[in-house]
Amino acid sequence: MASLAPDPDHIKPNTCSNPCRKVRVVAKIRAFTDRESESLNGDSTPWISVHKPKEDSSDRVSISFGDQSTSRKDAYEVDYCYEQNEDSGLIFSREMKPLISRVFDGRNVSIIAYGARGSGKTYIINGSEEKPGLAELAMAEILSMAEELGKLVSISFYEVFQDHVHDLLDPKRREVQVLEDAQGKIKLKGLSQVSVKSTSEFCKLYFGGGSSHKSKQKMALELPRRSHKGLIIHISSCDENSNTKLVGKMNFVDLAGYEDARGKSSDVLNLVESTRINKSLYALLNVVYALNANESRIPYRESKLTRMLQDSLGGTNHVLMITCLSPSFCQDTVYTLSLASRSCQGINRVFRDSTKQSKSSSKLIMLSSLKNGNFGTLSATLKKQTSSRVHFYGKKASCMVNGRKLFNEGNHLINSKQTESISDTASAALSKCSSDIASAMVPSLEEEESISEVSSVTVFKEEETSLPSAPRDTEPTPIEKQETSPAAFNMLEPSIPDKDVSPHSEISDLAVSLGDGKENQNVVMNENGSPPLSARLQEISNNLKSLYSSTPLHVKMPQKIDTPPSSTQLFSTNDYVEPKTPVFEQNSRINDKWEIAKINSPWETFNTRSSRMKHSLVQEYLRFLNTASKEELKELKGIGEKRATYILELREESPEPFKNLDDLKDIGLSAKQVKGMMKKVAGELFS
Ligand SMILES: Nc1ncnc2c1ncn2[C@@H]1O[C@H](COP(=O)(O)OP(=O)(O)OP(=O)(O)O)[C@@H](O)[C@H]1O
Repeated sequence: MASLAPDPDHIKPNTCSNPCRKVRVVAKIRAFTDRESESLNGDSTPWISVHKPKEDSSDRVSISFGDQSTSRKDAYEVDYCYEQNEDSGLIFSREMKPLISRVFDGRNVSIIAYGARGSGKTYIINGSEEKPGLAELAMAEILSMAEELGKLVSISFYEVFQDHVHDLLDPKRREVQVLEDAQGKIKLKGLSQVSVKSTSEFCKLYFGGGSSHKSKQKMALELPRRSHKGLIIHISSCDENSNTKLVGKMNFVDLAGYEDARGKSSDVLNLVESTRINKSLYALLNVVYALNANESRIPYRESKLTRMLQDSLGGTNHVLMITCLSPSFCQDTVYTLSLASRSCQGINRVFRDSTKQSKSSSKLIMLSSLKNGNFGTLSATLKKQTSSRVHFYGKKASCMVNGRKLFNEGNHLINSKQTESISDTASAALSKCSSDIASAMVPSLEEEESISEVSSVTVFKEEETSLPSAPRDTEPTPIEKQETSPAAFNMLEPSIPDKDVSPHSEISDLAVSLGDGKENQNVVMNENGSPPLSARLQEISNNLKSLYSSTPLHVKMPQKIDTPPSSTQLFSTNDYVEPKTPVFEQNSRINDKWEIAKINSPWETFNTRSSRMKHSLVQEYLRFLNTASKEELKELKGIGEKRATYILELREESPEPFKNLDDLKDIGLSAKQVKGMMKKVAGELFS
């Protein structure tokens, strides 16, 4: 089969400037779109300057923004940079062709397109009608080699949307389960794998109906949502008995675009979506950083995507990260390049250079934006950027030196800042809900911020804390336990000692917290500034008391906000207590659930309320486990140091690990224990 790539005989393959590094990081400046070219009006002054070392030098390429005369020390370094006139064919020949033979040798190869929104990630992988993208070029080459070597080729295509994986080759887009077997091998349960024999067959499957550019657009239109998309090309061998065995695979990952949505959008959903996406991008960059720094622990468990790619990223596998850059002024492009550059540097170097870069990038952006007339938005951006960096280097220097979670702080900053904006919008929405209960239950901003701050610090300390029975990144762990068959996969059963978990001890502890509140007089705020647990519980207790004592018609129902759960938890339905309608009420013809209280007997009314209260308390308990800091968790009797550490680990995997009482099994607590405890707490309220 003929290769679609330009004749590469004269093209020298690029090699990594530092062979110890596992992930090669290159940049690609996108060509101008027709619209951009028109709006340039003949002004061809480039916004991005690329400083390439002399040929045959192992030096890296440096990229700067704004004024071309800017000195090289102000630039961001990457392994190489492909400029606007250098197309996918060249990138394929120089970067990917040498890697394809490795797949046939049993290695896994991953090509990851990363960058700001609209920076050309999809284009580089999918191409256009005139120019095939990297995926099509690679497929042609792989099919040709497979034919020669008698191997089989098949593909899978998936999407990671809000931490859920969906099979894009399945018309029903069924969800895929990410599992890990007892040997630590990742299994993508439910992901189709379709055999491919020609590039036209591939294009039909991948672009959904044909190989034309139109159909590529169509696929994009079908899935307008922002998500990570992954193509896997599997190469297998077949023995005499027709048993197939995987030889190697090539992953293409078209990441969702990075966007700092603060100030750009007041749409809460958009902010929440951006936060989620950025969080998963930081998770991936943390993995890239840890791989390049040769760290012993790679934080694969930070996101679903890194978990899925786990078996293709480390070891002797090859990873090429293409950082796509927008050719015209884009603050997000500067930021994504700065992260990419940092992810491929050594620990000490990151620390030193990044400090410089924080100043220089501000200077450069200033120059550039003056030139582009973007002065209005710039000062705010710069202020944010500068304060972020100051915060980062001031507070987290030790973490940087440890070389762990390079981008966690960025994540935290984005989260907390976004939380701020989300909270503003949310408070506007919530102001409509004048319910006493809602306002009592929505945590204050300071509290949310302090919680996120503490969690990030705790994460840094994770290595120091040991929980022998809890799973680590290097140990086999089931990822989605609900789908895990105990025979096939290890169930996660932490052997946490039960000595201090008796329901009685928990009851008494909570009862004290909810009791007369005397101990609160002696308790000052936690060091992170959040109110102590007992204060929080006391507040809940007071609100529940007032709920109980008020006549039903005095309590306004909180307006339900139809928002997906966010990583910030602000819009979790657990954030306010919505009294639930008991089953018998649902069958009733009376629509107003509060009316029921007026017509039932006092005993029925009492029963209805008490079940609501129990439910509210349970929900609050779960919310507490999902959001509290380690110190706060430890305050709950029955949790202790080990359980608190383990709960934080679970929260790293999923932002809200405790959705119902059954989830408490993961930490060795039974639903019965917690229900009993809450019943006792409710009893204490009226004793
Ligand atoms: N090399 C190129 N030549 C011409 N047009 C290009 C090129 N690269 C990208 N484009 C155009 O730029 C626009 C943005 O590109 P693309 O959709 O690939 O960005 P993206 O980074 O995938 O965006 P998102 O983050 O929203 O997914 C598209 O209209 C695309 O056709």
